[in-house]
Amino acid sequence: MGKQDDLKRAAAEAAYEYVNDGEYLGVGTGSTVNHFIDVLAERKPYIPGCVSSSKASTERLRTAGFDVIDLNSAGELGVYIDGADETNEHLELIKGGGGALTREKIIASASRTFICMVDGSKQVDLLGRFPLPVEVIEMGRSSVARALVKLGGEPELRNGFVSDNGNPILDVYNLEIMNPIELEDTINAIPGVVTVGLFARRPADVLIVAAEGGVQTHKR
Ligand SMILES: O=C(CO)[C@H](O)[C@H](O)COP(=O)(O)O
Repeated sequence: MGKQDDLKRAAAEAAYEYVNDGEYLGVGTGSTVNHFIDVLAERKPYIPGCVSSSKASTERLRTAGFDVIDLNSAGELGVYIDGADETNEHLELIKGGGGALTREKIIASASRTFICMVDGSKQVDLLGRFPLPVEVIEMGRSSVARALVKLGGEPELRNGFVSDNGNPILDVYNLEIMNPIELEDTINAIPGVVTVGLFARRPADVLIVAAEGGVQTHKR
């Protein structure tokens, strides 16, 4: 394992402390979450069902021996554990580098506690260095892109990619996100937008940051 992987694994181990035996668990998507699923597989807590944010995580969870259930059957979740692409000091996030942003936002909003795991490289003062993912309806791809240009961004179609919901994603470069809540609302209001990968209205509740010096936990 490389250094980055060691940090992701350390963050995943710290996140495991929030898993409640006997409770449904929300599980996100990405390489950090893959480490978290490995930790689950090793420690084998009793989880009656996981709600997963992607086909990839569903497959990995099932292979590890966990049941994956529909969010509609699970109802409100206690804990949701996921990674992020960028985070600021208010625990606001950019997510969607793995393309699972819509399901991630739904699960985060249906969960009492959202635990986010990152390595230190993802902490920024101002969100927007990472291109902001926007999932769109195919028919509105160009009109949404023009609206995003008017907001000062440079949208690029994620080539050869469709989300698990069958939609394309625009990655928006060069946005300086001074007011994440305002921008989240503005982009969500563009006709054709399914979800913007800004998690400001629903930030993380707990942020676990693994860096060279150790693991730190921040709470809102
Ligand atoms: O939002 C996500 C997927 O849609 C991921 O949480 C995000 O991309 C971070 O991934 P990784 O843990 O691989 O760095």
